[in-house]
Amino acid sequence: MELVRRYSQSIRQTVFDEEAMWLCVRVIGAGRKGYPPDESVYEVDPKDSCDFSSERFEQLAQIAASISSEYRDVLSRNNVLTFDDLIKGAVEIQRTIPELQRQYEHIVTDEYQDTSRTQYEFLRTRLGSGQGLTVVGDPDQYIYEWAGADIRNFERMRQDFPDTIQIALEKNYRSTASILRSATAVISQDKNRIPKALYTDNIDGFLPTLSTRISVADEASFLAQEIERLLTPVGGSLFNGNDVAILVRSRHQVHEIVEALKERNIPYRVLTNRECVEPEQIKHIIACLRYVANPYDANALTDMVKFDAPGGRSKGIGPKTIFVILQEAERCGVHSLEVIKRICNKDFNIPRFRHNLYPLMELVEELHRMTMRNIPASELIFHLVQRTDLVNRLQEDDPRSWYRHTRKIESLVEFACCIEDGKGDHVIRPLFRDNPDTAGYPLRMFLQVYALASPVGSAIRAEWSSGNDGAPKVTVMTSHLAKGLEWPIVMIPGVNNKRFFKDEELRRVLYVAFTRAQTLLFVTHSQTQSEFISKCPNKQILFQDKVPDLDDAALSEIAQLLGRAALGEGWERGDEQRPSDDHEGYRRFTSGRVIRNLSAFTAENLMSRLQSKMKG
Ligand SMILES: Nc1ncnc2c1ncn2[C@@H]1O[C@H](COP(=O)(O)OP(=O)(O)OP(=O)(O)O)[C@@H](O)[C@H]1O
Repeated sequence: MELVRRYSQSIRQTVFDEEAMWLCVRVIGAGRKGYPPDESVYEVDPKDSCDFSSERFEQLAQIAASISSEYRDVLSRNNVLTFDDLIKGAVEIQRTIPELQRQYEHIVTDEYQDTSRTQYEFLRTRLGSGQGLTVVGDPDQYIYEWAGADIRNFERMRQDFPDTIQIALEKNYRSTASILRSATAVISQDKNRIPKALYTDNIDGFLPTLSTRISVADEASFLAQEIERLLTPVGGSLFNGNDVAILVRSRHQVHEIVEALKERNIPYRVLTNRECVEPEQIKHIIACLRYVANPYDANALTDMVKFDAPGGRSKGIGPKTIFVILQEAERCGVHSLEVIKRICNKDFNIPRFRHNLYPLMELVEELHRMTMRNIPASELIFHLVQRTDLVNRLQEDDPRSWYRHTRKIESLVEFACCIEDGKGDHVIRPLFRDNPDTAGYPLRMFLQVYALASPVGSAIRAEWSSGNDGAPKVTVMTSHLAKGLEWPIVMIPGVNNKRFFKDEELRRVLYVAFTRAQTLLFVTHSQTQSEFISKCPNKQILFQDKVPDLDDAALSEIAQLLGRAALGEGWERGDEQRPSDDHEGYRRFTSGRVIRNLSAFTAENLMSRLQSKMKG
């Protein structure tokens, strides 16, 4: 981004992520004849799409083509780049500016199997010599070919840098041996796969449960029932909702699952997008700062009001209001804050909106004025927390675990202070060529470093959940999004031939889903079982059709694998929560201090602590 900002002839204002792009497309599409109000229509998997007539497809394709061209226009009119544009632009800039080539001696890349050809070019041209390039990747997890990933990058690297040393990381520390065996049985049927001898020293554990149900709803209900059993009383002391993930192949499976969870009052969250689990208060703060830095950032505005309207408890700013504001901004060719101001200044006569938007406008303007005076980000955060009465509201809303969230706020302030103190400057600063003399630099710097440094900066968005009460929740998400993550208990519904058939990429998706599980794995299907499972050699000794019988010995073994206290070490079967959870005396501050006395942890002293952090 910085390369493009600095060297591109036209200075670009902002970068759209997936959600902002989607919103933009919706704004453009709204009002068009034939534009489907149900956005999911565009996400229909072609293999599932037999419900659409060919005429309807034709019509949708035409609408998509015209939206697409208008979309490109909107992007260029507003100086917006997409992520793809950024990469292409950066490669192009590097090609034309020699001093940018071969700039780094060492580059380390994770998830290398997900890189596109352009990304590889980007890496290659930035390197002094091939010796400095280290990549980590798993060809068995190559599941983003449809999004441009190119597995031939492994070969390209070997050709471009003939001295490349290849090291196989074959030891698995994550899963039980039984889970690893079943995952290997699935993936090793891929005849073109680069062979790997995966092994683990972990316990054997339970065979994954493979259950045939009569319908999709029955699959969901079976899994919900099993979750209920595992969370209480069977494994209730060891597991909570956060330990369970239900990984689906497509979002269309979510509905049945959510219904089944609701029926049993099991708290859940459905995660979509690339953003990752991050406390809502932090999302809110970051979104607010992003919006202050760039009022063109539609995504930031959406996030800001999604998590909590700033300026107190001003309710009533929902997606519809935002939608109208963005549409108006697009129509007038101004940013959304300008529209908000016009509404608040009565240029647009929408009294209901005015009332709700006024506190938001005031706060953003206040922060913007501070930003223009180059007030550091830590102080902006402090001001925001104070001004929105965030800590007190957290305490009221979530008396049981509000302190956990406030600690995250402290960490955020600490992080901002680190940047302001210049810690790690030698690494960070060369990456940013933003002019330090222009107004607003400290905030821009903070936001850019935050996005790069923190996995939560670009991390999974809680699209909707059963409540914002901080209670542990079962996660429902797609296997694609689950890549890189892990849970003690993983459930994979819909493993039938319709969703997982001969395509090798789908086999790898299933492999990714299997390998997210640490200790217990459940696989269900209601139509013909996927061939990826039915053709596993020795299937009968890889899976069981029963659910695991978690006796004390089994629970102790599992606890050990998960690094949790074993039975008898501070908790008993039936305890509400394990002691390693977020209880008094167990959680560490990022600073390394352990807070033992939570009674001393109050809203007042949090504010003074934040202040002393900023002074220190
Ligand atoms: N040397 C080790 N000793 C103990 N545990 C380890 C070790 N290396 C990794 N682990 C644990 O194994 C799990 C998986 O590790 P990690 O996420 O680094 O693997 P990965 O190869 O990136 O996995 P994937 O790509 O499948 O997501 C983590 O829980 C991690 O803490």
